[in-house]
Amino acid sequence: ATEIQWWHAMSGPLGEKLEKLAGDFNATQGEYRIVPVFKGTYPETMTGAIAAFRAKQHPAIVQVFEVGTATMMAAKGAVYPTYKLMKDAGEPFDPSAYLPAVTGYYTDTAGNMLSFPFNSSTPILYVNKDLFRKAGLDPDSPPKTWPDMAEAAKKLQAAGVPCGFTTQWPSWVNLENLSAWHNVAIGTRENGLGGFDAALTIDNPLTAKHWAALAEWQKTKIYDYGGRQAKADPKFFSGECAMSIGSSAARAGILANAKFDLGYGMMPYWPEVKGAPQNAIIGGATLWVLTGRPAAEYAGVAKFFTYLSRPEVQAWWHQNTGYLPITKAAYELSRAQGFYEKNPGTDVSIRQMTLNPPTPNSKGLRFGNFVQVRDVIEEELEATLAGQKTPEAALSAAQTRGNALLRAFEKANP
Ligand SMILES: O=P(O)(O)OC[C@H](O)CO
Repeated sequence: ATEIQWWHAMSGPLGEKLEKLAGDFNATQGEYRIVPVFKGTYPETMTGAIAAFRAKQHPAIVQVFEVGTATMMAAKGAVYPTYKLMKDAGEPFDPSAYLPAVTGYYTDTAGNMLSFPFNSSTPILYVNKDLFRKAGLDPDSPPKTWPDMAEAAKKLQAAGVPCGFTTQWPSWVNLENLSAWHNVAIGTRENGLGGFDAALTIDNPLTAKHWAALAEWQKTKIYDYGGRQAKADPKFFSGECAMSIGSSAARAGILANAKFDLGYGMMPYWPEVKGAPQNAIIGGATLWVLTGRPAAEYAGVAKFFTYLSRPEVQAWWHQNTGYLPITKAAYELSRAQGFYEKNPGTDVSIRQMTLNPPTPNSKGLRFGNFVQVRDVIEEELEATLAGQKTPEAALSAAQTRGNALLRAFEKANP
């Protein structure tokens, strides 16, 4: 069989589920064999694939997180666009089968889908219901607003819980989704979706207010910072923090690692902001096909993508990971199967995405060099939480440093 390498960044239970998808596809036919290769974190997988491409040692398929989208789109000669791959291979592919919130992210200005939607997520609130009961809080009504979060945290702490809440993916949760959720722009040109000449507008009162609250709460561990990416997970798994805001796909890891009754809620919002909550934006990753592999591999990749598009495969992946059902058919199937009734709260991610029709501020984002921009934002947030900078100074610095990265990208990709 023709072997096709699939580089990915899924570890733990998510990695096991991904391997099952590959194995199941391989079992359906004998011509192609998908070989998943774990390459580390999202940034590591992406930089690894770029370096491998230069050395002509790259795989046919690489999983790239949403912040790498602009970089991949700009790498024109290196990418075999998904819409073209499917057409060349004569495989059926209907972009309108996918949720608009997903396709919008990965479609070029001509309306062509450049990568294959695979694992889209959105941040949600997780609560440890056992600790809520212990603190005399209603485990079935998670906090709705940020002031509610602080109140609940204080009650939890009075009952002996060390920390109220933590967050995964600090910039994604506390800046990118925060802004969409409150219908506030983080950049010009519709958050960069309109062109690489966009500028960041993250130095704004909403984010300053939110970061100031986090810094204040950090002092007493109402909020406790747990690091970048998913590094905060152990604080929630162990019961040190009673709540966490993280990817909807954190569910797989929580269910596998934590021994408590798990509840779900929407992301909190600031009640004084009119129109909030608006709608959430996606994260997670898509599959990019790289050029320069033997032709036979691409025929196999197209067949694999067709397999991954099947409603039952999509529904299985969604139900077992917490990633969004990215096709309408997968959502309908999950509903018909009674999945949401049997697992109350697992539809929070979908409800957040569809809460209101997206505005130019809440469709998503696409900025050049955003992997590096996110590092800058998180560095500045960390300085705020450590009390070294005011939120205003940190956001102003993040905006200036971030815009320099955006301009460098624009110059390199005219
Ligand atoms: O943990 P994931 O896969 O849902 O991804 C979260 C963030 O969007 C990564 O940028």
